[in-house]
Amino acid sequence: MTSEGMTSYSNFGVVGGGAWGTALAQLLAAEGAPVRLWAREADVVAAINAEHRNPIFLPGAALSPSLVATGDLADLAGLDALLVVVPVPYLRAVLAGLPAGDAPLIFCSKGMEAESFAFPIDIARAIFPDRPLAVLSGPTFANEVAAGLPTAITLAAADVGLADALAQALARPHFRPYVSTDMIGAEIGGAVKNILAIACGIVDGAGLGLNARAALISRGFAEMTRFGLSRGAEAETLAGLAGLGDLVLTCTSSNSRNFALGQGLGRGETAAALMADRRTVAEGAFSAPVVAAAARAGGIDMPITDAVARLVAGETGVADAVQALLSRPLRREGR
Ligand SMILES: NC(=O)c1ccc[n+]([C@@H]2O[C@H](COP(=O)([O-])OP(=O)(O)OC[C@H]3O[C@@H](n4cnc5c(N)ncnc54)[C@H](O)[C@@H]3O)[C@@H](O)[C@H]2O)c1
Ligand SMILES: O=P(O)(O)OC[C@H](O)CO
Repeated sequence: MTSEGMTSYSNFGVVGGGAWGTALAQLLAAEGAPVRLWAREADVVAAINAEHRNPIFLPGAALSPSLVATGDLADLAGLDALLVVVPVPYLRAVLAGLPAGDAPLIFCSKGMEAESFAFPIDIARAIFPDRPLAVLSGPTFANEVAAGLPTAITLAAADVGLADALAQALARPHFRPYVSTDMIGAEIGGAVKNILAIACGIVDGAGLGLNARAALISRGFAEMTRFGLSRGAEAETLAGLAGLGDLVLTCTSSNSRNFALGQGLGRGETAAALMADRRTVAEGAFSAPVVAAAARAGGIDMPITDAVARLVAGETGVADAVQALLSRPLRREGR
């Protein structure tokens, strides 16, 4: 406890050694604090411990020697809090292997699980009904956070005291969490922006121009808002860092894997070819069919998301998808 009575968290673990898990671990370990990171790949564990680098997922970043990697989830027992940074399709299996405990779990992945239509928090609640949960999401390219560039992010937990304490523990001079109690809003913002980043990449790759991209960002945000509000998200969260902020970041930069995947699709390459043999994720490709199906089931109109899902599945081509979007009946802007 701090002098103000707030619980303090100092010993962090990170579940997942991809780009974002490694960057968050480095953020926390930069000043020499001990951080333990679980990575699935033996070559990632070996490189972090021997060379203080993660050449597979975060090349170029020098890591602190106080960041120690392990391939055994049991080594995360007894820590104060765990940041969970596993792509959503693999999340349930990894969570099932976590050691028991009551340390808060902070979810940093951006997606929705196939078939269950579950977000990370829903998956976690089913496995750990009594564990404190939080969501960390926003416009955050991993390489920039690892390099210490200024970044702001949403930290949401149902218990505002927990959110405040975690924000305090994670904040650094260049890393600024904004507190919220709207976990579902933060999760929906991150999951839907990945899909819209693919759409904007497609527009870029197909040479459809900047007007079209601005239209997609704006109408995509309307889709995110409709879907979010239908699931209990707050409009303020969707208009904040985890929603609009991240949408703007990833819809305007080929540093985004989702945008880059879209660029390839826009140039006429297939999703299968673009995703073959890659070790990194473009989560929007996983989530697009899931969010599209969830929206259909809930009667929510998400034509851009639906088009991305069909393009990724190879069910339509870029020209036909654009034509279908442009030929929709005219409507009032607020709908
Ligand atoms: N990279 C970023 O800048 C960034 C920023 C914010 C959020 N995110 C989100 O963080 C999550 C992780 O992305 P990333 O960029 O760290 O990953 P990454 O693309 O760098 O690496 C892929 C990750 O997937 C894991 N993986 C692959 N197959 C797996 C399996 N069968 N079981 C378990 N894990 C498996 C790998 O171990 C690796 O950690 C995603 O939801 C992403 O949207 C990423
Ligand atoms: O590279 P992307 O498209 O997965 O985006 C990374 C982060 O989500 C940006 O906030």
